[in-house]
Amino acid sequence: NYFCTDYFRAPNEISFARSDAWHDIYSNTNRSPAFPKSKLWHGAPPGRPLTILNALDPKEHMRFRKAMDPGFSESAIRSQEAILQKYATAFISRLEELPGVKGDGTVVNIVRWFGFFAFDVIGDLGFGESFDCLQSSEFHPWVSMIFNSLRAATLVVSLRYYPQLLWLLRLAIPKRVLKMQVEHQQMAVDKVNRRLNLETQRPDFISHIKLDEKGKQGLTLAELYATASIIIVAGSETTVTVVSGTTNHLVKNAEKLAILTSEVRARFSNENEITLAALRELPYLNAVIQEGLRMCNPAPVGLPRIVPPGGGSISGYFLPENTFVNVHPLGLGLSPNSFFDPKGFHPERWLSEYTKDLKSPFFTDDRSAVQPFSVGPRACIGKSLSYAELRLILARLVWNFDMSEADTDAGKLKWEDQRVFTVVERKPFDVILKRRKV
Ligand code: HEM
Repeated sequence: NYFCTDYFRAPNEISFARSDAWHDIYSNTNRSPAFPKSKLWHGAPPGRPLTILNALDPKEHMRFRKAMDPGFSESAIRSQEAILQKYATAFISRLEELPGVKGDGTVVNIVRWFGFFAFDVIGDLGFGESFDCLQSSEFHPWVSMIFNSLRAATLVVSLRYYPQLLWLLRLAIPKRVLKMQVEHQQMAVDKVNRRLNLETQRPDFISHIKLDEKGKQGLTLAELYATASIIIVAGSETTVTVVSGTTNHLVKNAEKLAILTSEVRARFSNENEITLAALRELPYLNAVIQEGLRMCNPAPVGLPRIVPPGGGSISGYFLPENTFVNVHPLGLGLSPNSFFDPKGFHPERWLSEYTKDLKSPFFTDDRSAVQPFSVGPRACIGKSLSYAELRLILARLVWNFDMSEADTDAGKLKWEDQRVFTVVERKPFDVILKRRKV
């Protein structure tokens, strides 16, 4: 049974559905350092600069983290609040302009709009200029190509399992795609250069990054160009999936949506009061987000690592070197061994009145099983920003609009039915939005 075992395996690959496996695999512990990334999954393509994702050597990786961490700290995110609020305001204003939204309500593919918001934010924080998605109600061509390149990367890795078939790659990737890749790399270079030429101290990611052409204390320019593109991909795909999936569960659980809506509307007397600091203190909003992260992990099948020379132990199992291992976040997050009614959307399981109540069905839930940002030295750098975005966009949405299930094909989407190519292949998802009457 998929959800009842501790692990599932292929000949030299094993996925764990146990919460102790998180730290055994991904953290530096007294017993052993975090298991490394493998060349097969994460090796840098020949001739390309290192990035935070493909710096396999822990020392090189640490150099990236040291250079980048300050731009992603809690205090950096606080200083970026005006930028987040600006795009949240644009998001609400554009939705308000939709025909019918101020009357009986209108059907909206909300995934698309969350995408516009997240890409504009990350463009601005990453490059100093948004992608103008909200303004144009269109995805920038670069953004449209992101999922395709992630899918292509997943397929390329699959082919690397069969080195004798690698020649297929040359045939499988059309010239058009290769040309597009070059154009997009060039676009990132141009955008970073424009940002570096701005005489400004704006509080974005780039202003914190130290440049060092020797690649000792900071990043080289080539590494910065390549890393800026990574941030755009890692920072947008993920957040859009979580906020869209959470909304999917909310509209299908109208009573939970009603509690969230009441909490937000009761806490504030006008929209300007909805600040990041205030949102941190809303229990139900934060519980909704935790439950969304449990059920809608953007990389639900996990992050591969390799057992180091000499072998290593995970959850009490000793494994030989070169075994591919990972935690399977969805397998673990939806396991009845870890959660009461694991397929049900219950924000309550994160509220202290339930977690501390011996009689609550959620008392025995293993909340440490949910590690959507991973753990250890390579845990997500964008965790604080993600929480800020998720809280802000959900709160401002329910503050302004009454939301309900749409009776369209896209409105019936079951979030868990979507395919995964490392990340979830998001389908359109319709909701009905109606401007709140005050
Ligand atoms: C809900 C949203 C997000 C989730 C669930 C998420 C999840 C993750 C996970 C699980 C990892 C570890 C990857 C691995 O070990 O292979 C990771 C790494 C990373 N994430 Fe996120 N992420 C989110 C949002 C963001 C945002 C907003 C940014 C940037 C603006 C970001 C940037 C990164 C980067 C640069 C890494 C690589 C870190 C390293 O290797 O040291 N992520 N993320």
